[in-house]
Amino acid sequence: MLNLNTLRKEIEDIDKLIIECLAKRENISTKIGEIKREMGIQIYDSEREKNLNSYYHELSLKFNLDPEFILKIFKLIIKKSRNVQLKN
Ligand SMILES: C=C(O[C@@H]1C=C(C(=O)O)C=C[C@H]1O)C(=O)O
Repeated sequence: MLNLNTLRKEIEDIDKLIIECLAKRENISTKIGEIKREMGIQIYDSEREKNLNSYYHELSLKFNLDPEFILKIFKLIIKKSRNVQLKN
């Protein structure tokens, strides 16, 4: 029981880190959106997203995770990131 609680606390700490990182990513994306507005370039960058997907694929394999699962998560994260840039 002690071990179960300890492990669950570890999961909560990890989830907090994930959420903190998502907040950091979103703030950076907002800044990128502002720069794009100043430069007059479009929010969506297909080339950048293609490169990121390869990067996620490589990292998934390196950490023994299912690339399909990781790509699904990042698809949601990046969709939200584009929307945040559009709304700021
Ligand atoms: C953040 C950017 O804008 C968009 C969002 C991306 C992201 O969240 O990683 C990547 C490419 C763009 O479609 C960017 O151009 O870097």
